[in-house]
Amino acid sequence: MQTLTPPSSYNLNKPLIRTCTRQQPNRICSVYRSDSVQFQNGIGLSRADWQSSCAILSSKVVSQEQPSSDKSADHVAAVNGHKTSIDLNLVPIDQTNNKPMTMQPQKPLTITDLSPAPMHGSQLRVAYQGVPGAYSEAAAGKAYPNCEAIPCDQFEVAFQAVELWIADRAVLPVENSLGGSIHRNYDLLLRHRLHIVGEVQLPVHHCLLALPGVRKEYLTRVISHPQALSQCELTLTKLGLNVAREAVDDTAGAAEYIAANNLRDTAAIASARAADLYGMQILADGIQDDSSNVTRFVMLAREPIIPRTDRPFKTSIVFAHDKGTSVLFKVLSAFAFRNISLTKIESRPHRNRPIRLVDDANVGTAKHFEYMFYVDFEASMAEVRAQNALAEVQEFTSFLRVLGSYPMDMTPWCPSRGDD
Ligand SMILES: O=C(O)C(=O)C[C@]1(C(=O)O)C=C[C@@H](O)C=C1
Repeated sequence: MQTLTPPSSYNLNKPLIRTCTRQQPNRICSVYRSDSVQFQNGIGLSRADWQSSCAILSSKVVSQEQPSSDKSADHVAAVNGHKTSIDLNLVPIDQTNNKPMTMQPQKPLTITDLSPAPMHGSQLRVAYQGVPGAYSEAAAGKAYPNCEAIPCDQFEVAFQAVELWIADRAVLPVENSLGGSIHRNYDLLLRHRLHIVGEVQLPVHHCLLALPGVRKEYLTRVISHPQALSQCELTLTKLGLNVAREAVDDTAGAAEYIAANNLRDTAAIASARAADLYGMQILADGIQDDSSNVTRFVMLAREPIIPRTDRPFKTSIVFAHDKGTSVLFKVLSAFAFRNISLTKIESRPHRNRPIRLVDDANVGTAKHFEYMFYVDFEASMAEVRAQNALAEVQEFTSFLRVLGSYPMDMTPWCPSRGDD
């Protein structure tokens, strides 16, 4: 089979073909470029070639996928998207030395599978949602210093960029200490087949930005990413800014939009770096409602990493059960009995079966909402206690998928000033 070598680099200053309506240069809106691209062997491809290559790759990705991970949630247990009736044995134990082998090998290992994950991120192409100056770009830099950060129009596009080999990793926000979970990304994690291979926690330091010369009194609206607006709500009110709030795709995009349209009545909530990049002045600095404002990002890759036990690891799973919340206590006790701490639990609507009806001839019909449960726990899938816990979880659930087992972000705590 002919292997398509992914493009070695992109010049992000060149406009990209876009399918979106808003004019936002320098980011991926679709999965192809307007100009010809250079592949590693130096052969230039026309736009049509590149589009058809992407289409071929795309159809392969789609055909390899199960119809939908949450579709398989009925009746048959599923692990990592594969329906199974056999016991969960995510990490086989080598009988000769009683040590865990690798996690769920689905194809023969090659030498590249065994090489350690790059530590410095150099030459890694990392997709993020937003434009330069967005916090997601800073998270990509923290996760993979010296990487090539690739701006994407939407979260969905960042997933596709990795699936189609345009990027090696995607970095996505999943939760913020003030604003809470970014639900869209939980849903996308389930819809796509990428693996969580790491996490970074980024202190987020927001500024109020306006065009040079603009004063607070001139403002009639503040625009930003909905998370940023919610993280600064109280402070905006304290600043006397009882003006309209408007949600846009990302913080830096808000600054770019104001600058591009010369809007003198509008301010953006964004990073100091966005102010530099788009020629804005900082009207107020550190406007998040709490100085310990941290966003947690996860890094996604096409392949999982091999879990280890020589440093703290976290594992993320998602599960569902035909009887919904009634089994939740039993599932969580599988972790409690093994002294495994949970760091996060999130529920999302079960898209394929949102309502469960329970009929009682005497009293009528109870309508229960159905959920997918996302749990992060502090253990590596290379640990026997984690494997046993998941084997037990599988007994109580009709659908179970391991989203990834990855090193925890253990960087020292410094909430006062963000990496922006
Ligand atoms: O808009 C950005 O700058 C982003 O990177 C997105 C995002 C988010 O989705 O939560 C990331 C970090 C901050 O919490 C605010 C916004």
